[in-house]
Amino acid sequence: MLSELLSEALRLPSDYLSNIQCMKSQSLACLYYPVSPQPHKTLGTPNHSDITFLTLLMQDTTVGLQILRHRQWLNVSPVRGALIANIGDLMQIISNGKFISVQHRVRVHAEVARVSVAAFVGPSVRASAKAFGPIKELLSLENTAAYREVLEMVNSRHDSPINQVASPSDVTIEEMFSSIMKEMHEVRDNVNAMQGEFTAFHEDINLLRDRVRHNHSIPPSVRERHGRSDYKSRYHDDGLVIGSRRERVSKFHGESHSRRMRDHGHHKVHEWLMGEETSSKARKSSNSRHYGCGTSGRGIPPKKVDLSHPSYHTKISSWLSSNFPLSNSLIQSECDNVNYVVKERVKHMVDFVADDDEEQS
Ligand SMILES: O=C(O)CCC(=O)C(=O)O
Ligand SMILES: [Fe+2]
Repeated sequence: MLSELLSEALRLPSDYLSNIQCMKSQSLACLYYPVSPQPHKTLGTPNHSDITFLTLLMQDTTVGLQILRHRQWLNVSPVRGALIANIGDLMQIISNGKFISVQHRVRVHAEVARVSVAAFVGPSVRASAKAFGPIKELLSLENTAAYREVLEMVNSRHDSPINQVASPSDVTIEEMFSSIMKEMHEVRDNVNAMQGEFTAFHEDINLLRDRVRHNHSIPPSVRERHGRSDYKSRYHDDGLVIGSRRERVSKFHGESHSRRMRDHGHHKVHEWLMGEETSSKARKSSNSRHYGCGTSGRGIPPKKVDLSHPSYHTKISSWLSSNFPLSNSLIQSECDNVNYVVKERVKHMVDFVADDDEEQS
C-alpha cells in the first residue's frame, strides 16, 4: 500500500517500487531508552537519517523522537495507534532527491523511559546484491541523476551475521514481536540495575571515546572489565565489536562517527560521489545485477552536485556508517552539549522477507 502511494507520488505506475523490489524485507528493532540522570546532556539516538528505503516506527506515549526541519528540532508527538513512516536515504537516491530522507534523533528523560519499535524496510535480504540509483524514468536532460548507484548500504544487510531470516510462513510477526518484547523486558531490568553505575559508565565512555578518536580498537580488557554480560552486550549492540569490519558494518543502519573518521570519510565520499574515483564499490556496483533503476551506461552523466547541500550530508553519513562503523553512540560530535548516548537495542535485527507472491506493504 505504501509502496503504491509512493510510486504514484513519483508519477510512476503504482506497482513500480514493488517491481524493483526495494521494499521486500523488514528488519525489526526494539529500542529501549532508559531514563538519564542528565537528560539535557544525553541523546537516545544521535542525529542521523536511516539508510533504508522506508522506516516504519511505532512509539509508546513518551515524547522523544525529533526531526530536523528548517534547522529546528521538532518533537514528533506520539499519536495513539499511529505509525510513523520515515523516508530513508535509499528512497532519496532512487527518487533522485524528490523525496528527502529525514534527519532525526531521540531525546531521553529523567523520569520516564521510552520504548519504540522500528521496522526498517529494504530490499530482500535473500536476494543477491543489487545496485540502486535514481530511477531512469525520472531522469531527463533537465533533471539528470543527482546520485550515483549505491550497493554497499544495501549490501551490508546481505552480510548480516544474523541468521534469523524468517519468512512469514516460518514464524508470524506477532510471535517474533512477542519474543523480542520479552527480551526487551530483560534488557530493561539490566539497564535499570545499571543506572546507579552511570558515573563508572561515563568514565568508560570517555576512555572509549579517546580510543576511538585515536582509531584504536577497544581492547577486550576494557570491554569486559566489568565482567558483566549486559555491559558487554551494550558495546556489542553499539557496534563496537572487535571482529571483521564486515561484521561491524552489519550492526549499523545510519549513525555517523568520530570527527576524525568523518573528515577522512568526507574526503573520500566526495571523491566518490563526484565520480573522481573508481572505488571498489563503484566497480562492484557496475558489475552487479540491478532492476532498471540504475543510471550507469545510459548516457546521462551524473551532474555536478552541491556538496554543501544538506542531503549530501545524509549520504555522507550513510556512506560513513557502512565504511567506518565506529560507534557514534560513544562520541560527542553531532550535537553540542551531549555527553553520552543511551539506547538499548534489543535483538538487533530480525529480518522478514516477503515471499515473492506476497503483497508488498
Ligand atoms: O526510537 C525512535 O523513535 C527512533 C529510532 C531510530 O531513529 C532508529 O533506530 O533509526
Ligand atoms: Fe532512525
